[in-house]
Amino acid sequence: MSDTAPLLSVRDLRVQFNTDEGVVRAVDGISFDVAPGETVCVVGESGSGKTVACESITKLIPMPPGEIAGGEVRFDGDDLTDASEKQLQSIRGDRIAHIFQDPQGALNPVYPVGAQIAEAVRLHSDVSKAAARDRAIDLLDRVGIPEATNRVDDYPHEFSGGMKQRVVIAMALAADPDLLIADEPTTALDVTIQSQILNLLRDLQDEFGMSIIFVTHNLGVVAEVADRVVVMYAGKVMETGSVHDVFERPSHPYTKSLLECLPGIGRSMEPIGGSLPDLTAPPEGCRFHPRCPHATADCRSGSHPELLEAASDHRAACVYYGPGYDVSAIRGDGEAETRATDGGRDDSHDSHGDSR
Ligand SMILES: Nc1ncnc2c1ncn2[C@@H]1O[C@H](COP(=O)(O)OP(=O)(O)OP(=O)(O)O)[C@@H](O)[C@H]1O
Ligand code: NI
Repeated sequence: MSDTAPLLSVRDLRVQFNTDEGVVRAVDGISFDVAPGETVCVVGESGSGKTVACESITKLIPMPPGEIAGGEVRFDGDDLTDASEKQLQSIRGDRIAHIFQDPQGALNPVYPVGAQIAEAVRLHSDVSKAAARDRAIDLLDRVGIPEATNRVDDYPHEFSGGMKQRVVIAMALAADPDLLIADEPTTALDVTIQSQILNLLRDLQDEFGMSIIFVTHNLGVVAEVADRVVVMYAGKVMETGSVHDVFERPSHPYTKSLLECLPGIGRSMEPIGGSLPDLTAPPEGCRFHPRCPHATADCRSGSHPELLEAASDHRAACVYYGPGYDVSAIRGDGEAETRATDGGRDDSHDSHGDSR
């Protein structure tokens, strides 16, 4: 990981929804960092809390029923959980941009797209209307809208789904944000367009130098865009590490199962057996234990495991990385995997040396 201070630092964030059915603990004590210029992918099955986590950063979740029940969201040093709505509005328009799955909601149907982008430009910087319009054309061109000069006065409905999502990206970039939060921005699009949009985001990141949080449940997309990965399950972070390490050596049984569901990489294409726990009454111990083939008595009681070091800069919330466990039991296939930094616990094997 880089030595620079993180741009975003989420610490023990807890977000709940107070509903008639009970308290839904959608995000239950998660921590992760995003470094400047880095792309962090948040992955996990549907309902694992990815969207709630991301929308809580700038408090976009509906409150009530939502409530930030604890923790910190430090952005460039300030704790956003303490920020006023006015401060948050200015941060959302200026420094943290969100892109959602459905581009429709981000665009106002009654205004031409260029006018909407120009308005976003003017919110961010003190420029003339004419200069803002020129910038809008430039941004439309940058995101790959052909003949941007002729399309600037078109209305959202005149664009196809993929082109509309590009317009939304142009709008998000209008403020030259430090952090772009993209929540499944391509799942509604066909595969070719998805991959064009992903390439576009990568190019734009090189050019604009922003950090990106990318939410997806598609591990193929993760492999394509991520620097680092945060794997979520039932409101918890199960594993985090570089995209290389997580794909090469998935360390949590949950991540392993997710990867085995991925066509072409895993052996089986079966979905993970069982279903997500009821978040109003999650299981004791590890949240994943009812679905985990390796669960022991320790996994079934007490609190959810802490994130433990599986290798250097690679952590997993699994008791097998604690004292008294043989980690090869969850690696499978007799792989002689070990923790690179392990200082000679009795369950460790000879290090085969990290190839990186
Ligand atoms: N407004 C709400 N009221 C009650 N529960 C909610 C609300 N919004 C989200 N939740 C619950 O929070 C949990 C996490 O939802 P979230 O949308 O973050 O999942 P996700 O990981 O983004 O899933 P997906 O991949 O389907 O987008 C779910 O159990 C969901 O039902
Ligand atoms: Ni979601």
